[in-house]
Formats: sequence, structure tokens, C-alpha cells
Amino acid sequence: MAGNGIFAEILDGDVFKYYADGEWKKSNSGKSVPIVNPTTRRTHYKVQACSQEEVNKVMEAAKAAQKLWAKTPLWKRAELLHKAAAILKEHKAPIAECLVKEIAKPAKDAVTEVIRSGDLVSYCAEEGVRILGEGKFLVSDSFPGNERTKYCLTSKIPLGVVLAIPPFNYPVNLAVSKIAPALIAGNSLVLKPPTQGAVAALHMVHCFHLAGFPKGLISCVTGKGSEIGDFLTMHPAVNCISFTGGDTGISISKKAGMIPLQMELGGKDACIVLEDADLDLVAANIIKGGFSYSGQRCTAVKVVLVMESVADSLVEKVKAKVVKLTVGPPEENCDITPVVSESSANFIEGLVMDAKQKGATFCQEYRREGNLIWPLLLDNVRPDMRIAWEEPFGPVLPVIRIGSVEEGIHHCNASNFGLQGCVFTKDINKAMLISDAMETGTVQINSAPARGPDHFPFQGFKDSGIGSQGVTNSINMMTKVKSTVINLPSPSYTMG
Ligand SMILES: NC(=O)C1=CN([C@@H]2O[C@H](COP(=O)(O)OP(=O)(O)OC[C@H]3O[C@@H](n4cnc5c(N)ncnc54)[C@H](OP(=O)(O)O)[C@@H]3O)[C@@H](O)[C@H]2O)C=CC1
Ligand SMILES: O=C(O)[C@H](O)COP(=O)(O)O
Repeated sequence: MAGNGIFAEILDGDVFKYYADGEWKKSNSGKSVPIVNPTTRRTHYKVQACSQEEVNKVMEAAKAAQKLWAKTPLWKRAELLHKAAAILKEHKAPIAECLVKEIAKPAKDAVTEVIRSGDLVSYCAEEGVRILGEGKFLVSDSFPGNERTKYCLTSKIPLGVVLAIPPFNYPVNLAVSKIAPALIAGNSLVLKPPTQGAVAALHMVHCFHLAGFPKGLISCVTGKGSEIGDFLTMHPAVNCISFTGGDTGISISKKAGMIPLQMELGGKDACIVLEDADLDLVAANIIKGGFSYSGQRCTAVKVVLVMESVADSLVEKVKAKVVKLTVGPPEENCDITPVVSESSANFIEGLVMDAKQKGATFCQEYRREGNLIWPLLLDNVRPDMRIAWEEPFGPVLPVIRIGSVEEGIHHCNASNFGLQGCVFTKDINKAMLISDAMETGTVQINSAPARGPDHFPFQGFKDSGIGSQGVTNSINMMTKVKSTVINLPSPSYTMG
């Protein structure tokens, strides 16, 4: 149960505490933020609404703790991360329960998110000791005009305080994907969890607390992003921001100072289907890619671009699978569960109504109860419909029929997003050409888009982001290069 057993100290009455200076605390603001269960649409949990003064204290502690942490041996940092990973996995059940109640993630997927997170933390510890244990040694005579009089030693050093802001859909996994690389690289970390998902994140942070990390090194401040977000992202103590979410990331990028930014934002991942594709494979991937976690994944298939000659056949196959999707509460492990909020459901409905008015073919009847929206495939979608371009972040998938591969590539590249895409064909040469032509961070050949495995590079082009994630890239991104040059009085050439 949430807030019970080893997690009892993170709860005060019915409000979860925030984490600062190695302790669980009540906010002096005296205010709390409600977390609404998407299924019941009632307040399920409450978290502290942290004040600016509390953020200032957290930043001070993070700065001080980082100085000592940077002097902690790499193997020791890794050891603590392994410990945190083990505690996280051991206590997967109560954390998963929070994910079910806060963000309506199907129960099985919620457990998978926690296990995957533990694995990510351990992998990061392993990778960190390898890549941070190596630097570079350069000699000067490789550059014209120089003798060998200078030896340059470079190493990767921490940035300082990293601010991590994950989104609601993976509040644990997309938090640890920032926390673990930051810590192994010698940084301190301030987490601002999404409001929906904050309680799962607080439980996860407690696992790091129990692992024994130094005081102040990790903090977790809660509160609405719209209220404390700007104060956090523009705070002078912050040396790096790692953000995953929607358009908010674009405005953060414009406001943040001269610090490294890692932004993973929205997507409109296209699925291009050629005439020679294995349509059963495509249909299975459209279901998995378009409807898992009710389409609330940045990497969800968000538009199908299928060659006209095979479109009827593909649509029939997908329709046959859509009727088999179970719809209902996350506790019952239904495939389709309520979307995260009423405003999200209203937004999705707006896209559906626009498509209806403009003449899209509804493969199923549109149905909604509260935040629960039944899976819907929209055929014959045209570029003048909003759903051709906007991401619903819900279980609604548009199909656009194309007359040529070029038309599909053109639609994909005309999007302001550029996260992932996929292409289905038996011709690997064509697949490579299409992959090269698609302006997206990743193209999957014969499978739906996905971020995982978590050590793969993961990046969005255009409005989908800045920089690249994945374990190795995140560790590198959260470091800077420092050089020390040894100047010799006369050239010296090492002899065998
Ligand atoms: N590319 C990727 O890897 C992913 C992208 N996404 C994208 O994220 C969106 C859905 O996630 P959602 O959580 O709704 O995204 P949001 O951008 O609304 O929120 C993301 C995070 O930002 C916080 N936040 C809100 N306002 C501010 C602010 N002014 N300053 C700083 N932080 C702020 C939120 O806190 P609070 O909850 O308190 O508002 C939350 O923690 C979709 O567009 C989706 O495509 C989602 C997952 C992965
Ligand atoms: O937040 C998201 O949607 C993820 O980054 C996607 O992760 P997944 O492809 O592993 O579901």
C-alpha cells in the first residue's frame, strides 16, 4: 500500500511529504496539491505545494552536496546506485500501485515500469564506471606547426546541479533515466515530478534515500509546474535541465540560461506501410504501437500512412484487432484505460469531432465515459484535419491513404515533430532509403516506434527535442570536458 511499511515516513496525515536535505518534510506553504485518480475522477492523493523559499534551500543543499559527491570514488557512486536499484525492484508493488491510481497505467505495465527503472539504474552504474573511468591523452605534434612539447589530458567532469522534470506517463522511469546518469557522473539532482505521478516518484526517491546517498544530493520538490516551474528552471543554481514532456519544453528552452539542455518533447510518429509489407505484422504493431497505454506514449504510432492498394486490407486487419482490445479500469489490466485527465479527454474529443465534421471514416463508433475513451481508428483522414498533424495522446489513430512512398515521406517531414517513425517493407534497400529520408531521430524498420531498450540513443528532431537520451548519451550530456596541458621545455618523443 502507498505510504505504508517502509514508506510510512513519507506520508503526513493524508499529504505526502517532499524530500530535502536527506529528510521528508512538510511544506511551510501550508498548501497541498490534489492528485486526481483518472478512473474515479476523485482526489486520490495529495502532495506538498513547495514554496520558492523551499526551492532556494534545496538548491543550496544540492550545491554543497555536489562538491563532496564529486570527490566520491566512481565505484562507490556505482555501488549506491546498484543498492537503490535493488530496493526499487524489491518494492515494486506499492510503487506500481501508485502508478495505477495516479495515471491509470494498467497494473502489469506499472510493475514493468518499476522493474525497467531498476534495470536502468544498474545499467547506468555499470556504464558510468566504464566511460567515466576513461579520458583522452593527446600530443601536440599531430597539428601542423607543432613539436611534441604538449601533452593534453582530458576527462569528463560533473556539471553541478541537474534539474530533472519528467512527464506524467513514465513518472518513475523517465525520472530515473535522468537521476542515475546525473549521479554517476558526480552531479547532484533536484527532481520536480509531474503532479500526476508525483506519489510514485516520491516512493521511488525514498528507495534512493534508503540506499544511503548523502544528504542534499537528491531532492524532490512537489507542486504544480505552472506555479513553481519557472522558478525552478530559471534558478541560478541549476547547471543543467533534463526535461521530458510537451510544448512546455519549448518555452523552458527559451527561458533557461546558458546551461546544457536535454529536451525530449512530443511526437507524431508516422508508420509508413509499403505494398510488399507483411500486413499481419503491421496490424500487430499498429495495435501495440498505437494503443498501448491508451496511446499516451511519445513514441506511440500517431499516424498510419499506407499505400492505397493495401489500405483496405490493412484497415480490416487492424479493425479486427481493435474489437479485441479490453476497455476499463487499470486495476483489471485492461488494454485501454482512462486517459490522464478530463482536459486531455476533451482535447482528444476535439480532434475526433474535427475529423468527423471534415468527413473521416469512423471504423468504430466514438464512445467516451468520463476520461475513458474507447479505441478508435479513423480511416480516410486528409491533411486538412487536425488529427493528421496533432498528437492526441489518446487511443485514437488516423489512417491516411497515400499514392506513393514520396507522399508518405512528405507528410512525415511536413510535421513540426521529428521524434520517431517506422516503415514496413520486405525490401531492406527501400527501407534504408526511406529511413534516410525521414527527418526523425529514429526510424524503426518493421516494428513500431519505441524508446527502449533504455540504453539505445533516443532523440527527437525539430520540435521533438534537443540532444539525445539513452544511458550513455545522458551520462555524457551531464558532464563537461576538462583539459590539463603539460608543457615540456623541449620536444619529447617516446621510444620503444
Ligand atoms: N519525447 C519524449 O520522450 C516524451 C514526450 N512526452 C510528451 O509530453 C506530453 C505529455 O506529458 P505531460 O506530462 O502532459 O507534459 P507537460 O509538458 O505538460 O509536463 C511535463 C512536466 O513539466 C512540468 N511543468 C509544467 N509546467 C512547467 C513549467 N512552466 N516549468 C517547468 N516544468 C513545468 C509538469 O509538471 P505538472 O505535472 O505539475 O504540470 C511535468 O512534470 C506529450 O506532448 C508527449 O508527447 C511524454 C513522454 C515522453
Ligand atoms: O514517454 C514516453 O512516451 C517514452 O519515452 C516512450 O517510451 P517507450 O517507447 O519505451 O514506451
